[in-house]
Amino acid sequence: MESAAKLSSLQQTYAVIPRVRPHTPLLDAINTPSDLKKFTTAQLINLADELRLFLLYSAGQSGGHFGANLGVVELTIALHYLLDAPQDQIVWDVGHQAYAHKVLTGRRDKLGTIRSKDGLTAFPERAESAYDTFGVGHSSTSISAGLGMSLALRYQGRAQTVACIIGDGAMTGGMAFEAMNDAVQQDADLLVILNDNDMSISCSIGGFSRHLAMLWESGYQVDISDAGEPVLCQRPDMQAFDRRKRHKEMRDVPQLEDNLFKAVGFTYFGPFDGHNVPELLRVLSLAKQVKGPVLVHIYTTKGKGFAPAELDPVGYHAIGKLPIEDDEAKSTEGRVSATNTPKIDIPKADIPKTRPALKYSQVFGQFLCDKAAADDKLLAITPAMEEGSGMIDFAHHFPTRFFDVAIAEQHAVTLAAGMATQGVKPIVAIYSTFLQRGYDQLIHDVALQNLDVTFAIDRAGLVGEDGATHAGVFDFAFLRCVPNMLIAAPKDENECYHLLNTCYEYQGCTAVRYPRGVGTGAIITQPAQTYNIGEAVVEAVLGNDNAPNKLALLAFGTMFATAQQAAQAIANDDSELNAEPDCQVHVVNMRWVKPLDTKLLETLIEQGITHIATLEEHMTMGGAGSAVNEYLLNESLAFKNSRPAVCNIGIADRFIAHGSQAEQWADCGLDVQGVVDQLQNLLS
Ligand SMILES: Cc1ncc(C[n+]2csc(CCOP(=O)(O)OP(=O)(O)O)c2C)c(N)n1
Ligand SMILES: CC(=O)[C@@H](O)[C@H](O)COP(=O)(O)O
Ligand SMILES: [Mg+2]
Repeated sequence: MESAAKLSSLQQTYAVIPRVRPHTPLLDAINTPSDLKKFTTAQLINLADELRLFLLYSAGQSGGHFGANLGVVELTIALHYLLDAPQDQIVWDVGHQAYAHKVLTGRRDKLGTIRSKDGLTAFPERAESAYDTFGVGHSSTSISAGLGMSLALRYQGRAQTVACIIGDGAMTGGMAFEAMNDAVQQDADLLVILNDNDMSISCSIGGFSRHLAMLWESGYQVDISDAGEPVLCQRPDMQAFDRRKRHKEMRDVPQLEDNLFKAVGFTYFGPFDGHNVPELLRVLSLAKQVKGPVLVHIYTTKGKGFAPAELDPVGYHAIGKLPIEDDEAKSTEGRVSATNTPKIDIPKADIPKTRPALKYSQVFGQFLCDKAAADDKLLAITPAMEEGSGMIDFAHHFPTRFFDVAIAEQHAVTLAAGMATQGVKPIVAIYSTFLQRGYDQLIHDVALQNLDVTFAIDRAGLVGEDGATHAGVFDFAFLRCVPNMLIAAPKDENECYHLLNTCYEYQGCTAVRYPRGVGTGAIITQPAQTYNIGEAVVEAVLGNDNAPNKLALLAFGTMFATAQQAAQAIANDDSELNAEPDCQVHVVNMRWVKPLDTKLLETLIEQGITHIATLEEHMTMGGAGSAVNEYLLNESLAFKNSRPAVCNIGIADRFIAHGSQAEQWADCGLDVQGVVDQLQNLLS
């Protein structure tokens, strides 16, 4: 079946994932990159097919980033054949495309563990391998890091090659241009390889993408002579890349001389076929000898070698474990489009309290569409995460009100600020971890001017397999110290919808933070009115009234569900979780981090609370618990004499390694047992 699945092409192209580990004799002979140097060019070409098939097989086992890795197989082989890693430094941008790099640098047999607990990390990580020269995960850092390495090597008189591999999407991140500017200023020896696959997750947009399209439309190529000199010539036939879209609004195509990289001072070569091993060897062996900042532009196909991914590079950016079946069907889990985004029915009246749990990004996408239909002031911005943020439907139905700014979080925030000065109500949809990129803009451009911007912060909390680089565990801390900011944290899908509505309607800067993954299955009801700002809710009082210990368990956000279960254990004497007997628990859904419901805190204390515990999926340091502590210590009037014992349950002062979200919660004591244990310590 597998042989029948092969489609004829220059390289082998497959339509299904191999069911069993493919036979890879050349790949199996590589334990370090130096083993590559024994290969002939023909062997390297065959190795590329073996490696690609191995990646297909492995991705079927582990899931993870997919299309990008298939696109850089030949490039990775060429780099490790020509360079002497780890002395020569190879820096991957984002690093989601570094699976082939990991395979060729001694981790072939561990690739199936990638993104699993105690397995390989999703991205290059210095602690994992000497060949991983720089930890990545956030986009657009490679040129800055590579430049730093180059300048430090020059300062020490060490002549090693530094090569940065950056994608066309990552190039839209402003810091890439900051770094290029400095590289020219320093006249640094730096080899930048632009991996242009023209189809990233919604990054093939904007003026930069148009410039790259121009380089294609010009029909020219800047070749490299044997002496390393640029030679402008007609581009050889590269049919495989004919799909490159011509920007319809392009006017007459300027000549290749109008080259952005050349204009800022880089020696530019390209574009070349990034799947042509002999060409890559020829070009890169010459380019790495050229002094000063050099950029080699290659064209590749995202998802190369797997027909469904070549046809849908955005949908196959990341995947779950693929069904390793012989049929051509593929699980559509995780891949949504405007046509198949399931619509959420939102009943007018109360109905049973639960349904299948919904992804929070889906709830956000539904809110966007519902609100936009009712309020024409709503505009929505994403920095290159349309799919992940659940905005496909909104973009489809409200195209003039949807703004994908590419990987440009700083710009996204200040763009919203600019919009807000003109009487519209922008929403910035942004992952918590990526909002860190736009922090100064949030303070300086939004909060300081008290502009009406709503931040829909997705992936807040631990995100699982992407690991520490993508954890959204700092936003309470970095947001609550900013004047004018309101911060809401919903406990489930219904509260998410209602808090988005409340914060959107509020005239000022607000943030609603919610996690990666699904909620509890709570039914979403139509908001008849907005929530009271800052109001918390005592959702349950468990245990008997005359218990000697009275605990207020203050849960923030989706940790409420864990709080409920832990409270049951604590208040219920015969719980199998070895609960603490004789304790009454007030389970509080705090709902807001700023402003805190201090009135409720005072009331609870006056009612005889003896212990207070806060619970949040966030660093304890500076988090919501800190906010409660600050209030109790500095402002509470009820604590003049008795001071209840307080504990803050959250993430201690360390980064949490990748694994499933459940494994991460257990790792840092945020699973039910962990919370019960910490509560028992507090009560003992
Ligand atoms: C600062 C930041 N914003 C957003 C992302 C999410 N992200 C990961 S890969 C990617 C697209 C990268 O496109 P490109 O550099 O062209 O790589 P390709 O996937 O095409 O190989 C994005 C937006 C990120 N990792 N870092
Ligand atoms: C590499 C990168 O930064 C993105 O692909 C990220 O992994 C997406 O995360 P989600 O899967 O949570 O959307
Ligand atoms: Mg790309």
